[in-house]
Amino acid sequence: MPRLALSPEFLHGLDALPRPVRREALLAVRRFLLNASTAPHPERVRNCRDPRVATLRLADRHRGVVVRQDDVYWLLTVLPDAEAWSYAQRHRFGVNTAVGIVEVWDAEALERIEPALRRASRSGGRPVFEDFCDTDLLNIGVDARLLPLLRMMTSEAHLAAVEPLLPRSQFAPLSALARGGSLAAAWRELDACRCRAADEVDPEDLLTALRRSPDRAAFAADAAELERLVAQPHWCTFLYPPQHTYANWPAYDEPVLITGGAGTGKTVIALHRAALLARAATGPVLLVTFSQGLATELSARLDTMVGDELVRKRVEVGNVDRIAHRIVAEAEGRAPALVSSDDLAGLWQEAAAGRFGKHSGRRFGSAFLLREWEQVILAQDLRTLEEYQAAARPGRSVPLDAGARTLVWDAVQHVIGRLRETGRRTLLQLASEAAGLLGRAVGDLLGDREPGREPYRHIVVDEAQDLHPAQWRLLRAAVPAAPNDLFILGDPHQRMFDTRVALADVGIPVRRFHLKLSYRLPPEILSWGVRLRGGGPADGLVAGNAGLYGYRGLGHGPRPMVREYVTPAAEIAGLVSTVAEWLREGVPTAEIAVAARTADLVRTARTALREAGITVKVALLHGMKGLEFRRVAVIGVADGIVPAPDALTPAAEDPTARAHDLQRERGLLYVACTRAGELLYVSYSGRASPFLPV
Ligand SMILES: Nc1ncnc2c1ncn2[C@@H]1O[C@H](COP(=O)(O)OP(=O)(O)OP(=O)(O)O)[C@@H](O)[C@H]1O
Repeated sequence: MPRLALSPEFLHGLDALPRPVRREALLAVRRFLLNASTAPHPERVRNCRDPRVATLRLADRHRGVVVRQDDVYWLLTVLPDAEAWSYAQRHRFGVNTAVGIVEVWDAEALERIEPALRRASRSGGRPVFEDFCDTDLLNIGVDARLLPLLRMMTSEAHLAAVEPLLPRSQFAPLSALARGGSLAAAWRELDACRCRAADEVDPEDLLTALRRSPDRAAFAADAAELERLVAQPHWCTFLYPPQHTYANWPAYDEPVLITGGAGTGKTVIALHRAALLARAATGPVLLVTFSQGLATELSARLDTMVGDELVRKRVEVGNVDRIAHRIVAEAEGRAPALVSSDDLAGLWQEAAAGRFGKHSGRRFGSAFLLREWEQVILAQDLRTLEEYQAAARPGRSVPLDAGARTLVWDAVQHVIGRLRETGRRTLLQLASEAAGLLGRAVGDLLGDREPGREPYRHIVVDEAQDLHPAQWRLLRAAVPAAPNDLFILGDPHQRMFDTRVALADVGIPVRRFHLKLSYRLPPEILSWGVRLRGGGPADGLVAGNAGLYGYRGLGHGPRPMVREYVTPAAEIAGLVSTVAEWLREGVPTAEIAVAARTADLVRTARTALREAGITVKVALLHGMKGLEFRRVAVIGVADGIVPAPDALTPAAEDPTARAHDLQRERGLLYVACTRAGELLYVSYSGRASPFLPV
């Protein structure tokens, strides 16, 4: 049985130590793990609230705090001597009686606020938990010692005041009740705090509770495991309960879709699921996302997480375009040539200007024709005019009669023909062809029932909201329909492209789960972002997507700084002095990013920062997707820049398309703003963008 379990706080504490102290502490932990003769001894602490607590002298004037049961030690933190003793005395360590997970709480701080609460309760008001008897509260795992304090509370604010002092498994169900929720709602909150169900809970059995709490304790069986735990980023080891549940579920009988707002840990789940499937060695795994930049990032993170080379090799990480390209190249024996976006735009203009773009004296613009091709014809894989005539056109508000459809069809055929003449294709055409190639297995022709050419056994998709139906069809064709085939993560509110798709329509009926807690965003940035995005439902992926209701952040931070400047030059000067100040405050360069809607603004900001000797990341709003930084400055959030006028379809041409364009522009700004885990700065000169919350 492993002798030592580490808590994430211990690893945080270790990282915060000066290097020589850290090294010494780590060696001491190693000696303790190996039970070496020179290992530190557990020393009792006087006046502790829990007799199982002890300290280990880990380095000069630094101690670890451990809770012990039999021969197993849970290492909770490492601190300077006096702070370690105080920590050991102040805290209480227990097991939640309802769900059997470990809990740590600052009992002394709770005792200190008791007199103030008592005074507040004397001034009247309806007790918050009046409708619930003690047994009700105990049944949802509330610690009996908390009851007197809870009975004094007469407003939700009283409970909010003790949030930082309570374990989440105590606070979350109580908070549901305080908001007027039922006991069932409180149970749901509690359920979300555990990684796995407990059969029977023994509150004295700390070891079993530790095993049930993989987000709170990681066991190190030997020195190599200890090294790995210490070296890896914490998301590699400690998964929050919903992450743990979804990533480690043994088998999903049908495709799974997990949605969740910015920072709810979707990418971390994707990485863990891919690693789990690879360890199971049931067949090749594809971890796929929509851009090459994000794929490279995912690949690097998987390298960090999976030490075993054999396991790592079972996961291919890529983006859908590249995979489509490769499949077509393999089938045709050479790399397909792609048309540039400028050349493609020229072809659509040609079509719009010619007879094809005209109907009853009305002209269809090139943008209209392109959208019709991508969002109706390619999206539904329509192969003939008859199919197109009969097709629904969801999301397209300009009605087309049969004559108009014939003209649009001719225009599309004209462009396809011109592309064919020059041997070029678009990426979406490649996706469509690749899906066809995979589906057209040799076996099918022979009436063979065996799957034909699916190259993967499992596919994990991150940032799913931006994939086009043709890309989904490719992914569907690339994996046989079987348990654990498709595991999909996305956030329709972060969509950056106009690719509305109902997964069921592309042969992927899904079982859906939803994440609500953001581990990146403090509530101040999150609630501002939600107002910016508009909290309503976002369509895409599945019907009836929830709005952002219930989406919450952890901890607290400063409110976003919104700065108005008189001129663009003053705005850039303001940016430079803000970023310089962040650097002076000690924020590392790599933890700062600047984003803007236009390439011009990006260039101007980059040059001004460089002239001030500052080299932080400066990117377009599009380029911020999937990334995160401690501090983010989004500049040029002015009327006339955001939304970008060129990116909006004129309302007279297609009002629905315009509404979609506006949503997409909003989404872009929302994505950039939600990359900031600590501080968000937003600036504009002139009039503010209409998207900015007032
Ligand atoms: N188990 C974990 N332990 C530590 N940190 C975590 C864990 N899970 C997520 N995080 C952190 O929370 C943040 C958000 O995680 P992640 O990038 O997976 O979220 P996301 O839902 O994919 O975000 P987005 O949709 O905004 O790209 C990151 O800083 C990540 O490191």
